Amino acid sequence: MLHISTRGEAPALSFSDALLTGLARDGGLYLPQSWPTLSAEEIAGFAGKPYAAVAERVLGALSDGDIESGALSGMIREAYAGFRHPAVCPLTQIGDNLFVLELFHGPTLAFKDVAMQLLGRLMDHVLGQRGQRATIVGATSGDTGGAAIDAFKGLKSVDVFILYPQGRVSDVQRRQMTTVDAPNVHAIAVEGTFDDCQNLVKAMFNHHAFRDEIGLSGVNSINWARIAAQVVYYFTSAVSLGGPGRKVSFTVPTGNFGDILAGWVAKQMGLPIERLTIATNSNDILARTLETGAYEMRGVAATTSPSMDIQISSNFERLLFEAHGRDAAAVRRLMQSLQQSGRFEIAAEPLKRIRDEFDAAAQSEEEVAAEIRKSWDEAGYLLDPHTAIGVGAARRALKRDSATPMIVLGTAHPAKFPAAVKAASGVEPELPTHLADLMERQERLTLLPNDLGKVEAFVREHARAVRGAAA
Ligand SMILES: Cc1ncc(COP(=O)(O)O)c(C=O)c1O
Ligand SMILES: N[C@@H](CCOP(=O)(O)O)C(=O)O
Repeated sequence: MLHISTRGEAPALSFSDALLTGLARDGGLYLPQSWPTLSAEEIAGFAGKPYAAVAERVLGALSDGDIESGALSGMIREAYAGFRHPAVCPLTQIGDNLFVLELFHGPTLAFKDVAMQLLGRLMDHVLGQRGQRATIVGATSGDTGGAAIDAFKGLKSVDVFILYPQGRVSDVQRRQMTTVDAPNVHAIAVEGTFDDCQNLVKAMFNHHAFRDEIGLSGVNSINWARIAAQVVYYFTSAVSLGGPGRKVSFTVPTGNFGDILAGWVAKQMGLPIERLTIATNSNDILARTLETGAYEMRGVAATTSPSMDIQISSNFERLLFEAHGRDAAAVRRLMQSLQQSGRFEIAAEPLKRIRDEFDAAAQSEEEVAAEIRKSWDEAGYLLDPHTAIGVGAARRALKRDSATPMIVLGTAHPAKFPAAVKAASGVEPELPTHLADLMERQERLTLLPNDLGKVEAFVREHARAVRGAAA
């Protein structure tokens, strides 16, 4: 199966090529030419199976034989063997028909580990087969960076450069990026916001001479393989609540729209999902878009859920492509408008298609703190601020439909955001033992301005140096 770009002007690629390519050469995002489907019987058969077994089947369908099945199974098993919970992504009930899907039992305590632990192995495998190396440049609002650094540290086939917004990530998030002592990883603090970091990464992808010179690749959710790996937990969680015989709904703390898009993909593959609720913090561009049809950028505010402090929600482009009947010219027009004027309007028909499947709700800082307190007081369950946004939005959705089980994606461990959690609940969450000395470890980072030329120069210089050392 080939993968096509949302902007329609880049070559169609196999799964492995899309994995190494990241952003399409026309600036668009890859997705499969058609959606593979699983029968209701097969989905029902996932009940009681280990997470890795479900992943093998779901990712086998999405990669369509492009990675040989023995190798894929081996990488999946290794990727999830190190998770701190035997179920990998367990489900916990915290209220009537209200469940949290805990995605934070991987090494860096965020949902990013679920895809990234596999992505590191997949990339290393494909690069090794081809005798190639790659330079990964990623943008992070806090979690992708740590997860990528953990997954790729020490690999000979890749150099990793992570751009994060200086002063806008939590101390734990920053230290997870800056204290890893491996010559192939580089944490770069950029004087700007996450959107600036993401724009720099996209600009590097769109600078074709630079891209080709350094063998640029990406591990943000612009990379299709990231989304593919995130589809799996929608199946495991829905099946554990009676799916596919019983429909479930999901609420997803959302920023770059990758995680919730993975839920929409699971639905295309045959998983019965009633509603998908987009939960945002006060950076509520997606909630406003669903309400008004106008995607309109405003300044980004720093919140207690820094990983969701985002205005340019990359994966929304994939949904726009689908909502416009896969009309790449329409997507190009919208993206051009966004670039030129910071806004675009979605026409009535595609907007209706989006509203038919998605709801959206924004949570204020006060609501986030109140939700952390409430869940602790009433259920003895400590939420991180991102998951609290999901739970707050889910409680509202349950008022409209209390009969359908609601699964909230628990996207981070509370110990990644101890100050916000303690201020709201009075409880100081503890880091798991493998990170207990994180605050004493030596930091290594580079501070750069929000300047494409300077960032490219740094990457060029250091990617070469590591290549030389490894050669
Ligand atoms: C903890 C946490 N929650 C939610 C999100 C939002 O996820 P997405 O960007 O896939 O919408 C992120 C960042 O991606 C995150 O790190
Ligand atoms: N919230 C993310 C932002 C980048 O998202 P990605 O899913 O596109 O990698 C983060 O924590 O870095």
